[in-house]
Amino acid sequence: MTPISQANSGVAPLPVADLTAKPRLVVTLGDAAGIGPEVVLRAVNQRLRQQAEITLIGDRTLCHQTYEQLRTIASAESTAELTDPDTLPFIDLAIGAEWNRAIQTGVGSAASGELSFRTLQTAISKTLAGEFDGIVTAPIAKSAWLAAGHRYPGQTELLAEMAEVARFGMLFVARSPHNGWALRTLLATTHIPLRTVADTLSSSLMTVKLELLIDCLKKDFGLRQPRIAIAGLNPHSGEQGQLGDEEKSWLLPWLIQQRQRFPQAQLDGPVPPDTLWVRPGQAWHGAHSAAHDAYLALYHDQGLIPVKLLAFDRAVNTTIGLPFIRTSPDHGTAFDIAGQGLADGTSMIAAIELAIELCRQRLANRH
Ligand SMILES: NC(=O)C1=CN([C@@H]2O[C@H](COP(=O)(O)OP(=O)(O)OC[C@H]3O[C@@H](n4cnc5c(N)ncnc54)[C@H](O)[C@@H]3O)[C@@H](O)[C@H]2O)C=CC1
Ligand SMILES: NCC(=O)COP(=O)(O)O
Repeated sequence: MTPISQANSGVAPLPVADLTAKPRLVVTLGDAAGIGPEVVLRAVNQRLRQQAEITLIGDRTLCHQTYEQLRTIASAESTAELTDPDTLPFIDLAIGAEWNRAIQTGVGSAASGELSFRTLQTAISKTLAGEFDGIVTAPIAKSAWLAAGHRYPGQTELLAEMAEVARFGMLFVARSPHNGWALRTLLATTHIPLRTVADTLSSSLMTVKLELLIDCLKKDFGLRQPRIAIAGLNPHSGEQGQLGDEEKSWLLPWLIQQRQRFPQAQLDGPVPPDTLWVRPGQAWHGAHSAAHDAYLALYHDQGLIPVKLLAFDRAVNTTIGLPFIRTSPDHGTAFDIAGQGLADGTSMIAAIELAIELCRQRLANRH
């Protein structure tokens, strides 16, 4: 139907977006030697396929082998969860019998790294070309990528590089099964050695991360007046310089400046890093009015230990700042349990659910 404002204007009508259209998601199988294929086959159930057009990408032969193997060993209840990959659209990146023979369940290798690298590369290219609205990635092993000659700290950096984005962030989102409260944790620094953290952190890096976070909370989660808690670096946030001076010398002055730049946001901190997680811990199980909308952690384990303690089975890693949606479960390749039918697909289900929610939100924002 022609929109009223354009009726008889003589101008070709703009296409009217179908806000009920299903998001088009491409789901990578990750490292074929790990639990990626298993959690994907557990996650892509009928319920999610009713909400999104889901396409798998990876080596089809290996995926089939995993499916058949799991059917023979898993319990009847666990087998019922598995989706036959033949029932889904599949982009087959067959890398050949020789490579496939080199991929051993439970062992990351150059061959498994090359396959998972090519898988993500192709998923990104196709998404940038407009074939998909978002990518959900199963876990890869960074060491397997390196063994295959691909030097990246993780999938995030390949996504950012191919999307030609310099400002991006690693945000973890976990919804409490008890009350629906969302724990959102952005990491200021990610995959770097602990000893380099203090020198890598700077007010300009923090400004980039805070801007990304505030923008994402508004656009993706509809939070226009977000309450954000920012972690300190040192024990007791430095105890006024006695236990480390980063808070006193630049973090607190930076925060005061940011409060002026973002008067609509409540920016608390630098919160002593141990007590920062008390309120989210309480909010996860009970009342959450005192908790913040998001937490800005300064380094990987400062943010991810609490996330994984509370929500290892359901937290989702999402890359913010990209021109498309990318989500991933919070767990890794779990080589120790690969091929045994023991992998829990809940975090992968949460990753697909969040991708659907974020795609819908982006579509709604555009119109
Ligand atoms: N998004 C990604 O691509 C991620 C990749 N990794 C990579 O994964 C590799 C292994 O990392 P780890 O630190 O060992 O962490 P991990 O998450 O793979 O495993 C930690 C422990 O949790 C268990 N576990 C993990 N996922 C599970 C699931 N879905 N169901 C049941 N048990 C599960 C494992 O058996 C293991 O005991 C590394 O190379 C790491 O870099 C780690 C996290 C995320
Ligand atoms: N600890 C998070 C993680 O390893 C995920 O990294 P990425 O592969 O999503 O960059």
